[in-house]
Amino acid sequence: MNHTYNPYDNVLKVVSEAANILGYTDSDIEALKYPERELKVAIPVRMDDGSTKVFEGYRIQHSTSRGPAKGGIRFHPDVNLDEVKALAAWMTFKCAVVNIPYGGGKGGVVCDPNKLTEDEIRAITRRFTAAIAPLIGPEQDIPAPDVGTNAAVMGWMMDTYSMLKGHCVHGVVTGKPIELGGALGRSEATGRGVMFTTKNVLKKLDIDPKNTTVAIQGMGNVGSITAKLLHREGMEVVAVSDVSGGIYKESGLNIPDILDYLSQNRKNLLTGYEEDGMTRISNAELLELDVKVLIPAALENQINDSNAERVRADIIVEAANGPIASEADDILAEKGILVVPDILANAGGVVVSYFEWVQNIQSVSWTEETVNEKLKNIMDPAFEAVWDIAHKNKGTLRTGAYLIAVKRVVEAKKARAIWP
Ligand SMILES: NC(=O)C1=CN([C@@H]2O[C@H](COP(=O)(O)OP(=O)(O)OC[C@H]3O[C@@H](n4cnc5c(N)ncnc54)[C@H](OP(=O)(O)O)[C@@H]3O)[C@@H](O)[C@H]2O)C=CC1
Ligand SMILES: O=C(O)CCC(=O)C(=O)O
Repeated sequence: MNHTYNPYDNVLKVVSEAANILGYTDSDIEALKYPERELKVAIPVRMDDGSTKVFEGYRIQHSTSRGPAKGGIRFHPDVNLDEVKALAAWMTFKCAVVNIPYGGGKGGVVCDPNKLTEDEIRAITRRFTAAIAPLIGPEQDIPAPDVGTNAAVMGWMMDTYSMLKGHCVHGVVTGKPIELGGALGRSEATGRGVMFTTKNVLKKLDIDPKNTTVAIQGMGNVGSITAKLLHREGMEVVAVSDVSGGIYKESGLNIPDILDYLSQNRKNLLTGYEEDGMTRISNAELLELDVKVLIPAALENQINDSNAERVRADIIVEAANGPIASEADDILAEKGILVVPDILANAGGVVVSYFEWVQNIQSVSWTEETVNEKLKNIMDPAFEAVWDIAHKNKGTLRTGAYLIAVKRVVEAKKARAIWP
């Protein structure tokens, strides 16, 4: 691992590069370097053993120029200020690249949900929601699930916020349980968007998806749905992993079996899974497998200057946020590896969150088919636009995505005359 990694610096670097190409001055993009609001909170919780623990939490709004801040809540031991700032900024550019009317925000609590009971997670969620309540709301900042959180956590957030307001506020969070106004299709949306994106890039390169080999790091919400849908499309998912390590089978893993196992053994992780012909590998080994498509779907900074030279995939689709550190981008480009950037590849989640919010505001509910079709109708043209601009500029797809996104954000700021 590179020890100087700062994800927020990574965001600023790519934004500056795009702004230069677009001909913006330093003044045009100065405001983008500073999150609009940063809130740090302390969350005291009575643990199941009777002791009191105080957890640290954050909610950061990077930008509200194009609409309310939007972005998930992460529960993970490594959550820190620079990470949440970066995740919030990535949301700003993600919402811009798919052109939905949001800015970017993100939140997190430093905790390890794998080591907490459900009661403890609920207590953290309620206290955290109360602490960030002054910032959030359907018109100003709308949280959603991210690493370590899920629909249940969103349900508790919605309930806590509604208690404070004295009435039911469905639109304060997205990714909720369906019974509370959650959108059909939201739980699968990020993985579905990754699937659309993977198919789009294979089509551009004239590669038949059938039997295309894929390795996926992370088997949480995003990784597991991606694995399910790519397997269904006929691709050969040869390796998957979670925090406990990975498994590999040259002829392709039995993905339905693995998903079935994980749904029943969440806490045992992949370490307990067995299949004929599979071998155990580390997360580091998974990233270096000789596959057509590599899909990091866990955390940031997985591919950096310490391992980029050894990556052998032809294509990397960034399902996670920030899995490739910026210094590795250049190494991968020199090796001819095509990278589909996070702000495009994993935008399916926030797009369907937007659909959920729209439905909540209008008190209507769309079918899952409608949601999936509308998602495709946003993801496919966004991919085309990024592909075209990247090729016109003879740059990477990441630069292409930021050319579109930075322009939309800066022009919104200019139109509002945000600079007095
Ligand atoms: N949820 C969403 O809608 C969206 C998520 N994303 C991004 O996708 C990524 C995954 O999020 P999501 O699937 O929601 O999160 P989950 O918490 O559901 O899953 C995370 C997965 O990563 C694994 N993991 C955690 N730490 C490591 C590690 N050090 N090495 C390898 N694997 C690890 C976890 O393992 P274990 O289960 O064993 O803990 C789990 O399988 C994140 O970058 C997130 O920001 C992006 C867009 C939307
Ligand atoms: O659904 C959302 O609002 C945001 C999901 C998210 O956190 C992300 O895209 O990284």
